[in-house]
Amino acid sequence: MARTSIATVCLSGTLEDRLDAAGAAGFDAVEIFENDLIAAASTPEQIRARVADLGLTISLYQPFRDAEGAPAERFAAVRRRMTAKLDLMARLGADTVLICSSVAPDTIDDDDLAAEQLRTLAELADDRGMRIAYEALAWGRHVSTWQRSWEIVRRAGHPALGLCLDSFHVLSRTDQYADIAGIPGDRVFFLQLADAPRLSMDVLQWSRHHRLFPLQGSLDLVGFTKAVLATGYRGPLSLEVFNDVFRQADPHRTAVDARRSLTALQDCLDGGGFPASSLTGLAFTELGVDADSGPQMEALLGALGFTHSGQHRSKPVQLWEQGDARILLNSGVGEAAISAFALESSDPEAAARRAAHLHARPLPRRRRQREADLTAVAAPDGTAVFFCRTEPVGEHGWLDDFLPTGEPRALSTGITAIDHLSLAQPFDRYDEAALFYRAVLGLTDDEAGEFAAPFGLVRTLAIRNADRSVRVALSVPVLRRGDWAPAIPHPQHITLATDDLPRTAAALAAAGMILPIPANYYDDLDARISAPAAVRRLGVMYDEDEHGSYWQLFTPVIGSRVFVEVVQRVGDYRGYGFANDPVRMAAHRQQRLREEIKD
Ligand SMILES: O=C(O)c1ccc(O)c(O)c1
Ligand SMILES: [Mg+2]
Repeated sequence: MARTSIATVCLSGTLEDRLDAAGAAGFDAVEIFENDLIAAASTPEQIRARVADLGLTISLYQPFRDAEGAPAERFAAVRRRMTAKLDLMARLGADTVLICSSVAPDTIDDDDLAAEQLRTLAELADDRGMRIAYEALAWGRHVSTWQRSWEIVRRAGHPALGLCLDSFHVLSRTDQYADIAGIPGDRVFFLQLADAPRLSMDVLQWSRHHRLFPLQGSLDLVGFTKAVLATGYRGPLSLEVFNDVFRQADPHRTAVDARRSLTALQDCLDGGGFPASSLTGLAFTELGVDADSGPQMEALLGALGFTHSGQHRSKPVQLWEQGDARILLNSGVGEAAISAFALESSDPEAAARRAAHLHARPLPRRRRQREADLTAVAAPDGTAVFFCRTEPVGEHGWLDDFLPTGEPRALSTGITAIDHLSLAQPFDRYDEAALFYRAVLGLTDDEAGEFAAPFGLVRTLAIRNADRSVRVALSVPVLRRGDWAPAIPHPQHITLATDDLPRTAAALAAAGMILPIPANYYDDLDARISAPAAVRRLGVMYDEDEHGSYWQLFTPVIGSRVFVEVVQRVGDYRGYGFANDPVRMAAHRQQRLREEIKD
């Protein structure tokens, strides 16, 4: 396993806070960012001691700017500055400094001059047993590609001068990175890793605000890292992520997220992709209910044709069932929201081991005698995720934790299973969540979207297992919530699958539990596609793709945090009806306003 390293710029707080967080998360090394050091109260010797106490080493000191291609007068000052920084590094116990390619307007466009000047600086470093890693910034004045930085390093021909390869600078500009594998490994001094979402914007802004940890974005970190390792490079894998959210977040939490990304990346390097998921379905979903929302949720489930079939042996938890859809109502955990879900796995112990290996936060087990031993970890938003087998009653599975109520089976309204869960994510946890669902649970991206909701732009990402028996739709506001938006602008929801939507709709309508959809929606639908007449008649929303169609109906929000959607997939429709979300959100807003008037 390669050594792991993280740049202090990835984290927030004082330099000391950042070092502590990196150490606690189990990194081997840190890149010290110059600005963080300059602002630190500790002396370089104190920082060196703290780094050692934390079990860390300093992998890199950076950045050193505007060095190569300088006019002669300015180069004298560059030499002076480098001498001072090398002396500082000696005090810190750092042996490699990063020079990033010049952006200064007076930089001379001449590879031989750049090589000669870098050789001069490398001699200064070499005198102290130190080395220089040269990095092409994607926005460098003249040197902005890895090919050109390599050409200059090659021409300089000094053993104390090598390359720094940074995945962001390479992959933000080109998919042509395969030739990196041909660079001799001893000429690559450092490897920096950052992912990012694909955005079409100025590359400097993209880099300084939107970098992500590996596997949180959409750059090919696996392919890139493989190419660099193919050179024979054996230095650390070092994270260098400039991100507006991480700069404001608890550094300890960010450091664990960062560490998880490197473990996951290493797994992908070893295996050629994420290890296959053992998940085979959704065993149950648990909603937290209180004195108000509990009876409302019971009434809704009753109207939908669920049976209250079991009562937990030791906890205030009801089991409601219809077909393979199982919903637990837990009145011991607070207001209505999705508090937990359980994933069925062909090997729950292996799924739990994988989660622990990827630094997922384990949740304490509160098991009584004779109760099933379910392992749970916390998803980034705090939702408990269980791994289990659903054994038939009497086989010591989780179902045996529930005593039968003896209530007769209700008449089915066509509900067959839980189709998917829609989990609104806290703004500050979204990227962490994407990595959690991909790496810890082994799910793959399905469909991504962005739309204008009543309280701001919302981004969605649906993710699933191979046979679509586990599907989760994550959503997140594009900006942090403003003052005007309600406290919970985007409730979570459970989407149930029905094989008889008209029957489910009739049952919900009889109970007065269907969310009304505005006529404008149907007029637009008619104008765009010739949707079946039943869509308007039933008051449902509709979508279609090349495989089939999707019929959706919604309940009002129960309490303030959760509602239920019922869908019928006709043919082999693959999507989630994201295009309908803004209209549905506005309809929920209308419903709340009507209720406020009633109150
Ligand atoms: O944004 C920058 O200036 C900057 C500095 C140093 C780096 O290693 C880098 O990748 C970017
Ligand atoms: Mg870099």
